[in-house]
Amino acid sequence: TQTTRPQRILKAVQKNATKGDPDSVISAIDHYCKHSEWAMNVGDEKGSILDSVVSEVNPSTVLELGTYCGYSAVRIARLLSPGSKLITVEFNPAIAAIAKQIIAYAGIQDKVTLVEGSSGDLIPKMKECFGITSFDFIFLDHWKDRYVPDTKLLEECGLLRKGTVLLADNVICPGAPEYLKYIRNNRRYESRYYPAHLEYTKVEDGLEKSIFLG
Ligand SMILES: C[C@H](C[C@H]1O[C@@H](n2cnc3c(N)ncnc32)[C@H](O)[C@@H]1O)NC(=O)c1cc(-c2ccc(F)cc2)cc(O)c1O
Ligand SMILES: [Mg+2]
Repeated sequence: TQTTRPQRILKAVQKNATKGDPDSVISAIDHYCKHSEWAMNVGDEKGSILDSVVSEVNPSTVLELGTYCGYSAVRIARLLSPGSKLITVEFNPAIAAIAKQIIAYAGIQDKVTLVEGSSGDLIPKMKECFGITSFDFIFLDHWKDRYVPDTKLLEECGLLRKGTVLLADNVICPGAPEYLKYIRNNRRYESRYYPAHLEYTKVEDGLEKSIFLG
């Protein structure tokens, strides 16, 4: 019977990566997606930009929207200081089940809480369920038309603080034009665009980094 793409990515990790070694998990996924089949991980080029922003912020509390197979969750969590936490939200249960296994294989499961459900339902529950007062860093990588409503929801739920950094994937491809319009014309945010390419391709894409000014 036919396997799914996330299942094939997990198999590639189990075959080619070293258990407990996050960098080998990242390399195994990138190699598979470059040479076997494309998949919508943030990838190595944008992933290096993600790494540099995470290292600069050194966040204690991180929210990721749109886990997919856990590639960016592994990238982020491997850079977090002891005691820091990443909460990652994935809507699709079958995909979440794969992501859980990839995160565990990388050995960084103690830093990551994977929550199944939709961002719109879960963001209002972050304070009560996870004891979060505010997030230091947020990675937006879910449905591109949810970037604006979920950013507004994060504001309304008091989950942003002066200096919170938002980093949005795919602002060019598939594109998040409403998000760029919202965040770049909003005096409560200071934004900067990092040009790159769609993962594993030569197609233009990039990341938008925005600092909440309070
Ligand atoms: C949206 C997906 C990523 C995951 O997000 C979960 N999700 C959704 N909405 C919610 C929610 N509201 N709450 C929680 N999770 C949620 C979902 O189930 C996917 O697993 N990402 C993409 O679609 C994506 C697509 C492309 C892409 C680019 C060029 C092409 F020709 C084709 C595809 C590139 C990328 O880099 C992406 O990131
Ligand atoms: Mg993406």
